[in-house]
Amino acid sequence: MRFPRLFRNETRPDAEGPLDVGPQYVMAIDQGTTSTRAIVFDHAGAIVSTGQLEHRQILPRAGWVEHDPHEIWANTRRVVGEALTRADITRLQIAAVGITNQRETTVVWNRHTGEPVYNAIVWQDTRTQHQVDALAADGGVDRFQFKTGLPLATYFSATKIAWILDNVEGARERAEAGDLLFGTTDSWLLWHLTGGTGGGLHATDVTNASRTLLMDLDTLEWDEELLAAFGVPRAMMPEIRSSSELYGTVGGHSLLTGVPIAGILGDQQAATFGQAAFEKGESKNTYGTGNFIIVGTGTERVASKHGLITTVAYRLDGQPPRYALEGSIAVTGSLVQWVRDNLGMIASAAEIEPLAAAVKDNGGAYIVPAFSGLFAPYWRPDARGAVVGLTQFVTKEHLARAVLEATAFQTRDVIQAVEADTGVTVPELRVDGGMTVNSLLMQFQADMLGVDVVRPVIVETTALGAAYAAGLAVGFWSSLDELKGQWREDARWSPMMPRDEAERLYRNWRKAVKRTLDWVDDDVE
Ligand SMILES: Nc1ncnc2c1ncn2[C@@H]1O[C@H](COP(=O)(O)OP(=O)(O)O)[C@@H](O)[C@H]1O
Ligand SMILES: O=P(O)(O)OC[C@H](O)CO
Repeated sequence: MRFPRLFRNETRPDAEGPLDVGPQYVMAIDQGTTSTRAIVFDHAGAIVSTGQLEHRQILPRAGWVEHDPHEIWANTRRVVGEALTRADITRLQIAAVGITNQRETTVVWNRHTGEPVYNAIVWQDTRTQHQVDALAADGGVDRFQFKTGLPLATYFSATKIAWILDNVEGARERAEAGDLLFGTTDSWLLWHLTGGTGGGLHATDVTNASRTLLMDLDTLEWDEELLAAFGVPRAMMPEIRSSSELYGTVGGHSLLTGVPIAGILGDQQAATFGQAAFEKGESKNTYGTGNFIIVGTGTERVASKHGLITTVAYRLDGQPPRYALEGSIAVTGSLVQWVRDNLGMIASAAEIEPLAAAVKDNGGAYIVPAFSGLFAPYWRPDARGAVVGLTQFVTKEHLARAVLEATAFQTRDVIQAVEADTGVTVPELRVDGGMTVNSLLMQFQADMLGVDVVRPVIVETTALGAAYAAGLAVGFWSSLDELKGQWREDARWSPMMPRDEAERLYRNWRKAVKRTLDWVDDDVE
């Protein structure tokens, strides 16, 4: 097999052979909320092979969501093996590994034994609402927004770390003594891959750090005032690095030994990078467990007045950070899973589309999936889910349609906030993620927004973005312009619904959202 240009990876002397048979691939490890994937990409950015394994969603109580960090690490090793086997290649053909991950999800482990002191507390987990309320009582939910770009919410890592330190016996003392480490799942995997208890690297990238409520968006460092406010000892925090640089090489005796780890991005920032949306004003919407809309604001950080988060989009080694506004929606694809697993209305996620297509509209029914309260642009922890507009006429087919429409309505809520914050109309929406195979949803999305919805050939943009970041750092790819040239359109949906009809449906959605507010009186349910 020949590649468009010769590549010699200077960080891999062990891998050097004749110039045209040097490492020809980059691997991305995508540690997501529901599964972990390893994907091998070639130089054209095409997928060569994939390994994927789901992990358990541990739900000990209403509002609590945990993962087993050991299971995630074990699954990572297995999917790496699967991807290499399916591609019929070895580590010597891998130029670099990039890591991307579910953000905010919090792991605290013992640096001497590698043992987590508690399960990972997942981003969707709302157990820390009391701490959030107590902190908000003094200065409001926007108390730390200027420094961090984030509202005070259970979503981000800070109160999750504090909860572990306060609820696991002896954890706070051990953390203060420097025996415990904190990391999002990128750090957990990086530490293991680079040697674990035998000297593993304890680091994260700036995009992940920007989701903790503990990093100053200007200095890009942990902030003493924030650490003190949340009661998090400095000693347990990872080093903050750029998103694309040589962090270290895979240690020990594993399938990837000696391969450089050269890219880390939180999964939504990775998807933006994989969509080649590098510039100010460029955006993407990822439809996965939740939906995450990101629009770049360049080197300028913009403070939202309409319920969006200010976040770091990416930082290349030695360059200034690029910032973004983000609209995070907690429940979209997971509503489809809920209909499958909790209601048994469908046997697979794919079945929702033919079921919804059996009727021409929602029959007047609206579902607002405020399972963890409402995230952007509302930030209402007191909301809970509701089905409204029910009459005897409504069937399960109408409800299936309402499930899909909820994703499109929530996206419109956020796009309106983006336009209000930036003063710029989003001209078309670049989409990716598991739900974008659903044409009925994509068409309804175009109808709801009144603009085209465009899907690229590679919808695994999250993994692709991590691969791009790693490949750039080792010279596998030469520039952002080269990566931009690799973006290819696969499908496009244009608005077909009359505008007045779209507006009528959206008005009903806004009414439905109002019905979900003020539901939780006391946040311990
Ligand atoms: N055909 C489909 N129609 C609607 N939703 C779907 C379809 N296929 C998958 N999904 C939803 O997409 C989500 C999976 O997307 P994915 O991008 O893999 O998510 P994540 O990266 O968050 O784990 C699931 O929540 C699933 O319910
Ligand atoms: O793992 P995903 O794709 O559901 O993404 C989760 C987000 O990073 C949470 O902020």
